[in-house]
Amino acid sequence: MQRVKNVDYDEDELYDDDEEYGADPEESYSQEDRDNFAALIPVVRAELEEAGSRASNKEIQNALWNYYWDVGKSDAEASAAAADGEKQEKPKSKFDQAAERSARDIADDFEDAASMLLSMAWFRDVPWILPPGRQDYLVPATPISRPRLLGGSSKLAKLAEERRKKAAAASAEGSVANGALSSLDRLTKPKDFKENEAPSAVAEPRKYPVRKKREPTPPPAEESPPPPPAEPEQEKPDLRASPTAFARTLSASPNQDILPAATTLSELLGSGQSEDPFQGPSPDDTLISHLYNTGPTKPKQTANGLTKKTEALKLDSAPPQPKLRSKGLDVPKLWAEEKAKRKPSAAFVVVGHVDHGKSTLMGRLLLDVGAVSQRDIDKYQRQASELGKASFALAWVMDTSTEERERGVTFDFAQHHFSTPKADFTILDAPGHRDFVPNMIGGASMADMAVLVVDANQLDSGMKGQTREHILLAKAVGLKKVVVAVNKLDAARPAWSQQLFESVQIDIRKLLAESGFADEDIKFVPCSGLSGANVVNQPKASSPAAWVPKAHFTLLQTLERSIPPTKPTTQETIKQPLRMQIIDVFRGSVTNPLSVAGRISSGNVQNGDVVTTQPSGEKAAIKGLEVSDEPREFAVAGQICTLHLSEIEAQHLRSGDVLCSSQHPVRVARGFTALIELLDSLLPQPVDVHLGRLHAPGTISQLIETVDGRGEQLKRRPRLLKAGQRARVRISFEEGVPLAVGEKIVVRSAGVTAAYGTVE
Ligand SMILES: Nc1nc2c(ncn2[C@@H]2O[C@H](COP(=O)(O)OP(=O)(O)OP(=O)(O)O)[C@@H](O)[C@H]2O)c(=O)[nH]1
Repeated sequence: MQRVKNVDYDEDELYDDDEEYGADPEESYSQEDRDNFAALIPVVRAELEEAGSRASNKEIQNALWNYYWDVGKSDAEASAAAADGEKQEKPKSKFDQAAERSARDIADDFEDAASMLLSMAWFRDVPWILPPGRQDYLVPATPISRPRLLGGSSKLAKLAEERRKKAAAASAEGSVANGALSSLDRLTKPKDFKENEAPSAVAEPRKYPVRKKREPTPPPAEESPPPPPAEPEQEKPDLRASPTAFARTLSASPNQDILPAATTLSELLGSGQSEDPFQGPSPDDTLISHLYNTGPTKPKQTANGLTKKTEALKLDSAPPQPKLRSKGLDVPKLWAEEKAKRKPSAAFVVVGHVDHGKSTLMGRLLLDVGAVSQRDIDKYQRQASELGKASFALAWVMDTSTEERERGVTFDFAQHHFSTPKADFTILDAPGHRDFVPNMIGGASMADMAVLVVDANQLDSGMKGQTREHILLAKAVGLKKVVVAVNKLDAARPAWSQQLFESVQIDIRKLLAESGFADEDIKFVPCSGLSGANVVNQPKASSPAAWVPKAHFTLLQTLERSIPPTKPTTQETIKQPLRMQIIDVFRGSVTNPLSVAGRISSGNVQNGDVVTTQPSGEKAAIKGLEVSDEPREFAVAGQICTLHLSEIEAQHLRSGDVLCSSQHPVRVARGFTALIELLDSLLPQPVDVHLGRLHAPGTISQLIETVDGRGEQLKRRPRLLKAGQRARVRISFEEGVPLAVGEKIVVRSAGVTAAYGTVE
């Protein structure tokens, strides 16, 4: 509408030939005109017939009239009119032209809106809130600009283009080659694509967000047990989490059902478009208020304390009776006794800019230590080649979801365990793309140390992008040790340039020092994930990398030497009340229908225990537990484990919630004071607060003071906090959040990390 109004025209130009509009032209011809028609129509007809064209008298008459008796032009005009078989249209007024333009614009807008909704659908799996500043990346202006969906990655642009070509080729053959119902497909699918079409073997439609599912190597066909009888399809409860590696270990089938996200962008924003897009709350507001309002049932606070008493009664009410009774093991004692048998262990998060080779390097590490078979890699190689992504075969060990594989981009962190004769490791492979930073924070918060992967040939892109941000976030979540894998040296010019390695080392060391990492905690490893040189095996003496073994350990040796020493407090921590943030909630198997995964931060847990989840306050029984994919009797602080639960409904559990001791439940707070380090300016303003996997919208409600390095006050009640300052602030939430003193937090605003600090 607006565009029609803005068209500039004069009133008297609305109709060019207004006075003639609707009049019968026959009546307005003079005798002279009629004589001219009588003389010239036969001439034009003869010329037309000579040229093999036919036209009616009326068409010839109109042409002669329009061209002022010019026989040549009239020939062409009448011939064209005859060929079209259409009546000559009256010239359009500017009003009509404007209306047509407007109709076209509206159609375009409609197409844009449809494209926007499709793009929302594409990201419906994303389990965290999309920061307002990033949402424009999710809303392509036209379908052609879809590669912007992931922040303008050229890789995605290329993929989308290839995908379009592939879809067109497939449709020409009368079938859709790739039946995946991924959102990208939905955006690019040919018109005749059928939503319910059976999927191909390579890419399967996904009903629910798939986080990380390891695909167990299928046994040979003849040995396959008969498939279990199909369970009746049930409505899946809404949850924001989906499985990681833990889920895979519990599932009999790699295609297990996974609980859907409770909050999807498209659900929140709705499928309809309001007539006035500015009427009512903005999509961001809707999203945030939904997150506030649809969480699990939380104890309501009332002034008279009635609810508190009710809650107290509830806590005292009879706990669920686990089918499996606790053996009452003295876990701290058993743990201390097993000490001599245990190898050193560590979980490391793999961070770095997108495409710098994190997943490939981890795939190579797992292959060369024997945690993944060559047969699996060969299978991935074949499948990846079919998708035109052969170079990603090793990355597929970590990137297990269909969409990650199709796009060649990691979305969420993946876990994998492996052991060497010297140590046990858990890999937490984080996504490098900036849109998935919240998932990177979730992974990093479970780690003991970081492996920073840097593409030696693309240092600048990383310095401007997530290399820098991931270093800061690793520091923010409290990691001290960093192994820097200077990767892709095989692709350097010249290959394995020692000079290039050293210049990268200088720049990264400087960046790490600026971020507060001590020099003795930083180790550099020159390597190539793709070729495998210096990952587990040293490069050959005859290769251009022959200089490497003389001065550097392999990546594996460096990891083994970097395991942080066990803290002397660990034994004490094990005796404290249980606390474990839930990283994932998932449907395990028929025997374990509801499981959660996470890292125990304090205390211990054993089979048969009854625990409380916060903020729901619901109780659950532990019917089984696993550590490093192995069933165990108990798990202790520091271990990443899977707990199989009973006596609780799935809707009371979300990733980011806390599982804790029923006697000493974790406090649920609606506000807290934090000591923060500023990376960007902050005012009292709305922010996103990250506590490990938990991501809650909050508000900086008060700037209490700025402090110096020793924590002493510099200025009371500042109006603004600037980058580089240290400050004490009050942060509030509209709903209660499970919190503990000393927890690390990351504060982000508009998709940018603005501060990090500690809960006081
Ligand atoms: N030449 C060369 N290419 C590599 C190497 N490592 C990875 N690549 C290629 O780099 C591309 C990206 O690799 P990924 O492992 O997916 O990168 P990533 O850092 O995990 O990417 P995200 O997880 O999406 O952030 C793939 O095409 C790999 O084949 C290497 O050592 N040498």
